[in-house]
Amino acid sequence: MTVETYMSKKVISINEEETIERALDIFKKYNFSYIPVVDDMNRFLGVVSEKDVLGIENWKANIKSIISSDYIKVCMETPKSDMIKIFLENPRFSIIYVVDRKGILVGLVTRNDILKLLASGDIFFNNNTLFDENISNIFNNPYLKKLLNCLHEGVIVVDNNTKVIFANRAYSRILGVQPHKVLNRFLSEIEPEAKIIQVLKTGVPMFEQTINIKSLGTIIVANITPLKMDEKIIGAISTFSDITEIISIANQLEKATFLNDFLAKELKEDTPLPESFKGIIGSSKKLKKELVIAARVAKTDSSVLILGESGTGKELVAKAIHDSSSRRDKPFVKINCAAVPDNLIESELFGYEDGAFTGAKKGGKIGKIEQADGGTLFLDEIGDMPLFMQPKLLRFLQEKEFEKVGGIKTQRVDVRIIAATNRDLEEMVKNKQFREDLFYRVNVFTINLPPLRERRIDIVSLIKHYTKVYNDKYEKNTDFSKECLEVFLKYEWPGNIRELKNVIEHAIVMSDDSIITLDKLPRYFKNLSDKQDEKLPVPPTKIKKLNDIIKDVEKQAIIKALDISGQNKSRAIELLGISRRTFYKKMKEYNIQ
Ligand SMILES: Nc1ncnc2c1ncn2[C@@H]1O[C@H](COP(=O)(O)OP(=O)(O)OP(=O)(O)O)[C@@H](O)[C@H]1O
Repeated sequence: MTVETYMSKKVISINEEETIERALDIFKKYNFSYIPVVDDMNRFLGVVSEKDVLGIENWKANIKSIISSDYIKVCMETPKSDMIKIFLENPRFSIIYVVDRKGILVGLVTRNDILKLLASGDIFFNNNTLFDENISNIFNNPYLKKLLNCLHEGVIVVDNNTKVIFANRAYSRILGVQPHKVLNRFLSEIEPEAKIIQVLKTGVPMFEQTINIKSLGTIIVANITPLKMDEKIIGAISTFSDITEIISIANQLEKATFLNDFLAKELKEDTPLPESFKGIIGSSKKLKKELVIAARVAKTDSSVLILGESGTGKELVAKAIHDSSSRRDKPFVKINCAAVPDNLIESELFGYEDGAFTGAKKGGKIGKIEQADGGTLFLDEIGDMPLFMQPKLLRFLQEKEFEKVGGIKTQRVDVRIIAATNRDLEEMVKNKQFREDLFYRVNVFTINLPPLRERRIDIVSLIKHYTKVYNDKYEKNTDFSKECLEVFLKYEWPGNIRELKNVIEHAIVMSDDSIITLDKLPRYFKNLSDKQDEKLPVPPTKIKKLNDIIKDVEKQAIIKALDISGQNKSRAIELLGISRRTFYKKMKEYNIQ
């Protein structure tokens, strides 16, 4: 049998005359890692990789200039067994390009196709040198083992006496059993009900078998195929995937879709909001729509993800959801994932046992998760959760169970999760900075808080609200001049409501008159030329240790940046050109409130 039967024709190739810009479009659209390049007769010339393309500065350049010769190509007539051998011997390639006798590109074969091919059984008994008639010898082949161990799917092979002659790494990952515990043992003894035994007996393959392994709480879907030699069954192979997570996500999605539809029907502009939402000011349609959803979701126990730029009210909405839920009498606990240093985040979340690490408090510590038992845990800035913590958090979200750092006892808690971020989580998932499974787990329900510049109508009510709040607080009776209101309405408010609130407080504190004029507003409200006198503070002339001088300057620079940005941290971070994590670290170090 030749390669042709196993070939996918879904190839998008580009001509050697095309530009790099076009290759980039294809990469973006189809998520490929390589694109074949052909000449004007469709003859295969080579491939370009996304990496090659990204490294090029001149995007208008010709694709011809970066064709790589680092690829594998076979002919349509190549026997399937040879192709398998090529894959086995070149583990870094995931694709083989297939051409016809004239060199014309006709399709491709992927590494995944190989698994299907192996599972089909007949391949082992072609007339070739790679495989042996003895089934044990076949699976002793180091290349074959390597390939099967690379697979995400679990693989187990038995001979006709049900003796296990091979189990790959994914087998033990999915089922939690080390291969050496099953190798050379008879399945008829250790698992007499196994479907693979039925396949051995009947010789009839079983496809897409869903098997619930209750003892592990794992659901797998398996394809089981008999391995035959001259019509005689000499063994069977089962390949399977863990679909527990997929099923649970599908269930959640179904629930969320149902809920979404339900909410969409209920969604009316005049829907009254619960009491706990009254502190959220704004009457724009954009905000109201999100608040109505939030109020409805509050009644359920679903996880909620609140998205929005810094200062748009994510925490305020999270608290309102908690306060109108059945958990309102239990704690609302917040953790800011960006503000906690990486090495402390696990113990902050899960707590630690006595003596868990040097410097640990005597008697141990209760983590945020335990503090929130019965109530709500607000995971602020979840996009900044370090990658190493993400699987641990995921496990907790799935099982509602955790162990303290340094502890062995598994604890169970009943906590509702509300997460928030101003980062683009979907993009982070694509860039492998945020785990996809965790993303789906927290993103059961999304509330999108619009920035203030997209709902300018709310600026007026917010000014009114906070003018009253700060007039009461500072026992004043001031109001903003028409000019002030005009600039407020024109301004982009990058720091959103937090910035607006700070500007109002600042102006009210600074003003002794009944009307607040433009000069009482922060400088950035005036034109840019005014900004030129903004200079970073100069270090004092008295001789201090260099380190102390640097610290002074850093502290002053942070205070200044916060001042210029109207206490908007994201903007201050941007101005300072440092990472969010460094910013929070320094704020803590210099005790800046
Ligand atoms: N709609 C609103 N009405 C009244 N006050 C609001 C509103 N939205 C936000 N605020 C106020 O603005 C400030 C910032 O809000 P909050 O901390 O909830 O924002 P956030 O989106 O969580 O910010 P960050 O992403 O920086 O943590 C708070 O003092 C909050 O009370």
